[in-house]
Amino acid sequence: MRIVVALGGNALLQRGQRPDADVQEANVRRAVAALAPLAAEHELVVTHGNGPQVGVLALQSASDPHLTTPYPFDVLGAQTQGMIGYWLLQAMQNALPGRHIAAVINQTLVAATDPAFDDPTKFVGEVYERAEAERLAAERGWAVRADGDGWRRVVGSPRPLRVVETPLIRLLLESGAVVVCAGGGGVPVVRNESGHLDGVEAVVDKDLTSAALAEALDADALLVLTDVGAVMRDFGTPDQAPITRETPIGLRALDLPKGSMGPKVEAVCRFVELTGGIGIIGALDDVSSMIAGTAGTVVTPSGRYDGSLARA
Ligand SMILES: Nc1ncnc2c1ncn2[C@@H]1O[C@H](COP(=O)(O)OP(=O)(O)O)[C@@H](O)[C@H]1O
Ligand SMILES: NC(=O)OP(=O)(O)O
Repeated sequence: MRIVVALGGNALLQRGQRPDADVQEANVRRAVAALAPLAAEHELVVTHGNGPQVGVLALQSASDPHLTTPYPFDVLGAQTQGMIGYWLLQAMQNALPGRHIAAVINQTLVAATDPAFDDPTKFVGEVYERAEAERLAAERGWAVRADGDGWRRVVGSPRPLRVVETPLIRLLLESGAVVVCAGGGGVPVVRNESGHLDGVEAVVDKDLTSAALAEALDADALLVLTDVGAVMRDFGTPDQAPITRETPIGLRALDLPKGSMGPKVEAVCRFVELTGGIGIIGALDDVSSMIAGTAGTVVTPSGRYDGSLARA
């Protein structure tokens, strides 16, 4: 089977953890230990988030006295693909000796006219108290929004249309390699009037890019891994309960936050609707049980799943 796995930002850096390399490398090793059994059995594409990391690099760039202009977010996104891609590449090579692993720097085509450029929603960087976030916003020209209990910087997040390097990723997969790509949703690019690609200031949602990629690669399943065991009904209330099986229509009926569970559900529903494949949302440590159908929220066209990954 061909599986696309989207690793949540929480898998790389949990809230409150310092963003040092050693902390993230340890998290990556834990994530890879969970993914290695999948890679042994299936064709595997691993995508990953970059929200916390791209925010750290943006702060560094903004305070570098040698730069006339801080690096734009497309460049910073590519930097995070290199850094996180390197960590994943090395951890996978160590966990899967003899298997080819490729980490692809890649671009994601977006529309220059996407209204999301003017309505920033993608959280980047660390979490601040409200007053501190508002001070930074005034001082640095940031947009900031509430993210759970805290406040964070937000940047524009246009809808991913297509991963530019999809044919290369397909070739690598067909050659037997595990492919790490679409980091940070892919570096956002637009096609200019001459037909050339140009980077744009934005951070794409990696779950939505993962869905577009999974569809384009004819994947059988899209797994979205995060820090909760399932999508919950009545989340955050005493009545909260995990949803174990659902149809896209059923899941879309929930009212979910835009910056966290919303895009994951949208990504999985879209993949299932467009391909008839299987989408699962759950916790990193439950990967094998999610595929077996004993953990996570499994989304299929019929809302049924027998644990075989084969389409009904
Ligand atoms: N209905 C829901 N069910 C489960 N989790 C939810 C729900 N609504 C919001 N969440 C939040 O979504 C978070 C996962 O999204 P996010 O923090 O963006 O993950 P990641 O960084 O792993 O991509 C969970 O930790 C949880 O706090
Ligand atoms: N680019 C992106 O979606 O990153 P996170 O998953 O870290 O938010």
